[in-house]
Amino acid sequence: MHDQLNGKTGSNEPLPPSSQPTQPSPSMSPYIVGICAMHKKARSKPMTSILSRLRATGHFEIIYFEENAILHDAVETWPLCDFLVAFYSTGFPLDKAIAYAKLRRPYCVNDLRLQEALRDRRLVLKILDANGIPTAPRIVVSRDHGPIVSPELSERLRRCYGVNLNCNRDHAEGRVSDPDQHASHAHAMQSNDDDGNATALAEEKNTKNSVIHAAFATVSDVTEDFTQVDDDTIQQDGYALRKPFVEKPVDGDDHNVRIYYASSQGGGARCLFRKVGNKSSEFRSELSQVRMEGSYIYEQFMRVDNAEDVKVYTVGASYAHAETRKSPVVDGEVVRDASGKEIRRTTPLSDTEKEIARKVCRAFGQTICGFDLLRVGGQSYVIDVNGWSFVKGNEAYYDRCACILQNMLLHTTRRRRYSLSLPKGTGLDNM
Ligand SMILES: O=P(O)(O)O[C@H]1[C@@H](OP(=O)(O)O)[C@H](OP(=O)(O)O)[C@@H](OP(=O)(O)OP(=O)(O)O)[C@H](OP(=O)(O)O)[C@H]1OP(=O)(O)O
Ligand SMILES: Nc1ncnc2c1ncn2[C@@H]1O[C@H](COP(=O)(O)OP(=O)(O)OP(=O)(O)O)[C@@H](O)[C@H]1O
Repeated sequence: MHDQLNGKTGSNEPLPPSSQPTQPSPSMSPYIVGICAMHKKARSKPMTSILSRLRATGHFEIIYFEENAILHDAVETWPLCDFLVAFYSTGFPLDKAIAYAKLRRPYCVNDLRLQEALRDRRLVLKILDANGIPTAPRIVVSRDHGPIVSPELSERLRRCYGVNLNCNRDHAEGRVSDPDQHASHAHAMQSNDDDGNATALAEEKNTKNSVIHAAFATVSDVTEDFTQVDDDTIQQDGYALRKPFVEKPVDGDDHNVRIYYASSQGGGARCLFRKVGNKSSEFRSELSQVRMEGSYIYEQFMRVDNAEDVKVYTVGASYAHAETRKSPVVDGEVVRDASGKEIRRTTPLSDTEKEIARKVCRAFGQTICGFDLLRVGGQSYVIDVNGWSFVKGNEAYYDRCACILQNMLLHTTRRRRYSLSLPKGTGLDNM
């Protein structure tokens, strides 16, 4: 293990100019890359494919944190590493991973604290807004007093993005709920956060309301007067949204999304869910009333080009692979190839979309980051940010991803050594 490398995250590190792999130096002992994720993700085919390429460079040794230890053992007993690949998926104890990173200060490939934000679609949308990333017009209906976040994340969102979550403190839980009615605009810059990470921070511009993308869009987190006015219209705080619209649970882990159709379209709703075999949604003609329990985001239904989603996968801020797939809204039939893989086609990103990918990667501090775009008549909108996710079944992507990661990590070690030798107060020692 290399003791000069710690306490950093890869999210803001620019890639070195060359995308060619750095040549191994036989004299160096390998850096230890710790994989701290649920077994299913840590041992997935894409992860295994990419890590075996990293290992083959001779620069890195890979160690897996066993799921049992992740779930049940104290973080003090977890293995040591130079670089930490840690990310939330269902059942993963994110708080423990954050505590481990604070204790051992490895270089975090994906920012851990901001992964808290990924779990609530309201926070995701606020961060997108704060970074000027286009989203669908929406109404937010909160019946839970807003997102629950740690004080550290709350402070970071305030400092980075001007998102104020500080008012309604829930003392019983020691957590913070969000009464903020508006998003602010911000520009990314770099600094250190309370968890000791260098990450995407923001320069608050104090431009309240400046990034609401439609006249009726609002980000209200304490819902007072939400009503379904008639079969086709919902309303809140004087803003109305007409069907077709999309109803999404605020919980990012809840994939029970509904699309409600207007009476003029025949009404009813299409219910989406995590794929079950070859099914991703089903139409229910009897649904016209929106759900009145729980908290939801209502988005304008976008009529997307070719009825396709665009799935984007970043590897650092300078590279993203994108694929189109049939939207689950079309008919809910998953189209698969002979090997059972959902059929997708690689699609080039426009310059604007590349800029969106760069901003998403940086804003959420997630080097490896999957997110979804909708293309509508020449405009692209981000509808979902998933965090750690790899392209599946694409050897060329695995090569590229491993190559970029290798260069990024090695580059980081060089920068870190250099910055450690700088006198304090130059400003560069915080990078
Ligand atoms: O991002 P990831 O790689 O962690 O995977 C996500 C999701 O990717 P997304 O978020 O980009 O949509 C996958 O959908 P796809 O990208 O393959 O279409 C989905 O696979 P799936 O439904 O089984 O799909 P099929 O393999 O049947 O085609 C997978 O479900 P699990 O199989 O239960 O792991 C999800 O994991 P989680 O969020 O932990 O439930
Ligand atoms: N505003 C919108 N307009 C049109 N279609 C939408 C909109 N928002 C979402 N969809 C459709 O609904 C699907 C599910 O939405 P979303 O990605 O937000 O949910 P999710 O459950 O988080 O999905 P994922 O499986 O990517 O995690 C999208 O893939 C897209 O086809």
